[in-house]
Amino acid sequence: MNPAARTQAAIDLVDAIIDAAKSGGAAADQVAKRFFAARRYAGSKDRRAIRTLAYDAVRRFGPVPVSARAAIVAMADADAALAATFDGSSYGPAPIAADEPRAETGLAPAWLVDAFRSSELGDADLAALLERAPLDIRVNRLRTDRDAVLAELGGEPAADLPDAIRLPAEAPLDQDGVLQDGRAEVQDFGSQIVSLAVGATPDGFAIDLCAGGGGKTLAIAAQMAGRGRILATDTDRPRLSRLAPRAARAGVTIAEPRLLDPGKEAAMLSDVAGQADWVMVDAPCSGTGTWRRNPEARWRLTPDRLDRVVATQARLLDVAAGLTSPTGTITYVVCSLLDAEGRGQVDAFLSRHPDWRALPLALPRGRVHGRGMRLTPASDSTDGFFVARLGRA
Ligand SMILES: C[S@@+](CC[C@H](N)C(=O)[O-])C[C@H]1O[C@@H](n2cnc3c(N)ncnc32)[C@H](O)[C@@H]1O
Repeated sequence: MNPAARTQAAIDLVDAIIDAAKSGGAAADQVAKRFFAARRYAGSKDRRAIRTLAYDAVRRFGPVPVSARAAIVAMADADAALAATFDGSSYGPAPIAADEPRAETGLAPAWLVDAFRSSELGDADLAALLERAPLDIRVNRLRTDRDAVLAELGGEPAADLPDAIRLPAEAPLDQDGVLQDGRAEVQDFGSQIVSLAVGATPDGFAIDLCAGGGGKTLAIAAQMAGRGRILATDTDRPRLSRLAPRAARAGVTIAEPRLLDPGKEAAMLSDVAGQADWVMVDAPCSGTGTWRRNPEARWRLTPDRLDRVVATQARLLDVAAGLTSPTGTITYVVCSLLDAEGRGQVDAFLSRHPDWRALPLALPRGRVHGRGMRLTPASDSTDGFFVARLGRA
């Protein structure tokens, strides 16, 4: 493919990402996968160039661009080499007209930037939300130890996290390697830190209420040295179904998946009401803390979607309160930096439940924020998280 054809392909890919974001469709990575599967003629260098240009465009434009062409034309205004590819050749984009629309650059739609500012995020925090994310792994101590994995994969061990390694972004994820046989899991340092907040110990009973594919379930199982019981629940069947094979690979035998119907969580967990030592609520959220990985997620979020997710979080916290034993704790986590989902959510829970209080947290990274702690890409080199630990007063 010549440079002009690559530019047109990047425009087509960004259009597909915009369409998916607007219609609540697949994430950008999935869209890109399908896009290239349908274009086998694109070689690996073509794919890399197209992907880089498309993702640069997604990162650069906060408000949803009117079109991908408007986004890439705006980039071409400051990049002569890119502008030269708008040459009207058979597979290339049409020449740029002086008066054609340009997309608006920026971090995010204005309402979201306002919400970040009132959540006490400064310019450096905001800029770091869209940097490229590193590739982090958690070594599964049920299977191996960190030195053995370092010897095999290389990478930088985290000084403050016993099982964490940061790999070079371009690290080959070998099909037969430690990531495929359960000796390690891809997991951001932030996810590893918030899992530590649970403070689980062997032989107890944990409920991972929003377990998804089980990333944190497996981290909690390792804390429990593989002994005790973890009930891993979720309302999303495809996600939850990934847990069993992952647990088998990881040598985790104590995780028991249970699919829930939305709105009926408490009824479907009545057999374990009041019994859990630890309830993890890794709640569904806007995901503003993971934009480094899914920059197009900010095109999906609307005030309405945010309100809906905030209502679900509040409901799940109430469900969690009914599941804990009298001495049990709730660990509430969101991968978002908006106070409506973090600090505000915990304040609201504590006013609904005056018999509960926030417990102190001792985590290797993060700063106190309201009655919990916050981790940010800028300060902690992690995805963005809010975490709080709650117990009965
Ligand atoms: C942040 S993700 C969890 C990620 C997972 N804990 C991990 O570490 O990989 C939030 C999860 O909440 C689930 N969820 C949404 N509504 C729910 C509900 N009413 N009850 C339980 N889980 C729910 C979603 O399906 C999603 O898997």
